[in-house]
Amino acid sequence: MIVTLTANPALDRTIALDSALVPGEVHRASSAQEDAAGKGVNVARVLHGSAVETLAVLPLAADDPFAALLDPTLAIRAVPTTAHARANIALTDAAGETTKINLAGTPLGDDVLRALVDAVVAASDGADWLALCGSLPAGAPGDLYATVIHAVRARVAHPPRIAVDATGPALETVLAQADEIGAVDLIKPNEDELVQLAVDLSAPDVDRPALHSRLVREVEADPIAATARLARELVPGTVRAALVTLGGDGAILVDAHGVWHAGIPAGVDVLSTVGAGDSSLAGYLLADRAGAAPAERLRTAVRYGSATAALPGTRLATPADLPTGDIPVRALD
Ligand SMILES: O=P(O)(O)OC[C@@]1(O)O[C@H](CO)[C@@H](O)[C@@H]1O
Repeated sequence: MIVTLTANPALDRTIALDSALVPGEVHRASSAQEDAAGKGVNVARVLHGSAVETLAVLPLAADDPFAALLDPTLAIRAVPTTAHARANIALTDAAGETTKINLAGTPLGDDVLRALVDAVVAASDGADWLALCGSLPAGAPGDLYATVIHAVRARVAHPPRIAVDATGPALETVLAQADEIGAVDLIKPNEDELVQLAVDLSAPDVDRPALHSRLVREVEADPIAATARLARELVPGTVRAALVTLGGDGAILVDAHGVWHAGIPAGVDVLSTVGAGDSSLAGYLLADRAGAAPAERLRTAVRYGSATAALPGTRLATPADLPTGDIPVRALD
């Protein structure tokens, strides 16, 4: 069983253009779609589509149109709230570019936040993994995920391994509090998020804008080596493993035993990158649950991420969508 938490779910509205997106111009949409989404919901949707037992925990109002868009066969634990999920916009153009506009989301009351933590604790006992995914709702304490991790590890008899896919304070506090709450088992940043994390965790006397510019230049020059270097600074002391997604450059996996890089399969036409990172995380988790070795976990992550990138809107990969082409994986020094 894999439990996911989506503290800030999103009704994803995707508008497909058959021309290039030009700021300031009028465009005609070639199609539009809506999906009940948000990072943890997406991870659960992919797992469910691959017949892996999963439970998605999220705040959900009874009258929210989001509910009607959810697959009724997806197991969810809905924490009652009056706040509707935000509507996030994605514009996808003919060149395969995705432009995303994410809203902050309606604030949740302290009672709802407490109920979310309790729901995750109740769902987690005996689970293989708990994945804490996405941004926090507006006004929520920045250390909400650290609070969840502490509660799960303190109150659950058989706590699951924990993956975090988040940015900013939600992620930084989890890592900064590793001494008190323990190291998390997996983080899944992309290259920009990993750079930002390195900056956020740097010593107070560091010139942060200068560090940020230098790291961005290093990642642009050699994404694989530079992100491997940054991830190695965190693994295995602060986090046990890092799956870093690199878009067209594939992904790397760093754990206590090594570093691996996977390229992307040939012949994938990118339609919408929305949900590709969530699908990579789901692929990694389902391969891990099946007992796969690190290289195969990484390969499965890239296979799921690439498959989702070839689908429109926030449609997510199922086994039938997976590319069959070779995904080369090599160990890095
Ligand atoms: O604002 P967040 O929570 O960071 O991201 C939300 C979001 O962009 O993540 C998913 C794709 O990963 C989408 O379904 C959703 O709109």
